[in-house]
Amino acid sequence: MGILEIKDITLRFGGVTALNQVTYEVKEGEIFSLIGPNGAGKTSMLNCISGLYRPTSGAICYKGEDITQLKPHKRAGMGIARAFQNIELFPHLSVLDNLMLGRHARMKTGLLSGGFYWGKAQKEEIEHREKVEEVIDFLEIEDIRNTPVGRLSYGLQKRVEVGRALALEPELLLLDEPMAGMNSEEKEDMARYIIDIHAEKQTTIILIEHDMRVVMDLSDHIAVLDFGKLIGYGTPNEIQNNQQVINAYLGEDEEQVG
Ligand SMILES: Nc1ncnc2c1ncn2[C@@H]1O[C@H](COP(=O)(O)OP(=O)(O)OP(=O)(O)O)[C@@H](O)[C@H]1O
Repeated sequence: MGILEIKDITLRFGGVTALNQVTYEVKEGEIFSLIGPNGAGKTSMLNCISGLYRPTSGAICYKGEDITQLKPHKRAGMGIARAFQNIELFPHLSVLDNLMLGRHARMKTGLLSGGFYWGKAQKEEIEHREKVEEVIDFLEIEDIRNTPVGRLSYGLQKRVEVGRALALEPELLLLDEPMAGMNSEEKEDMARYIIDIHAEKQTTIILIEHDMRVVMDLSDHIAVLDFGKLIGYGTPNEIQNNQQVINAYLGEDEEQVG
């Protein structure tokens, strides 16, 4: 049984079928990539997994539990964290504060109850800060910890966006095009962080990425979507030799694959 089971998911928006009877599973501890042409349904699939979208039909099971009807914050509390394609940080807040907010779903003492149970809240706050400091060390962003996020370069903002998701200590990390818009040096750094997150924390990772070199190097398994349908599933080697996938997607940027 996989850590995540996608069972016959269909998602419709009016006349548009964004996902059409998609079934696959993600194994615990693997790096799993979702690929496919623009508009194929990749982000919609992540939205269904994180709870932002409710599928029209089908079910999503996480660690054997049906989470299809659960709200996003419940799923976050269960260890599912998401880094967004379009950065979802608070630009006026510091890196540290953004990461603390990212940890919110793990916090037991709310802001209000904190006032009543000051001792407990303070202890919890210290623990959360320690976890966030670990993320800051891990992503090598110590020197910008107090900088408002809006003042950082795009590449650094993308790194902080991943940090915000990591602050949750996820068991399942959803990364939506974490390298989009980056220069080659920043991309290399991001690939290294993804490999390190996976190796050091055994985090299961679902990655959406258009750079096929990155996808083929990093992934244990790949699922290919086209017009909302799953047209391929397998190891990088199987996917590169899948004629339907080559016709629909890989053929168009073959030079990136080798
Ligand atoms: N909230 C929405 N309302 C209406 N249509 C939507 C919505 N979200 C996605 N869609 C449609 O669903 C289809 C799949 O879009 P989606 O963004 O999931 O594709 P994608 O594979 O992530 O594309 P890209 O690589 O360009 O990010 C598209 O036709 C899109 O217009």
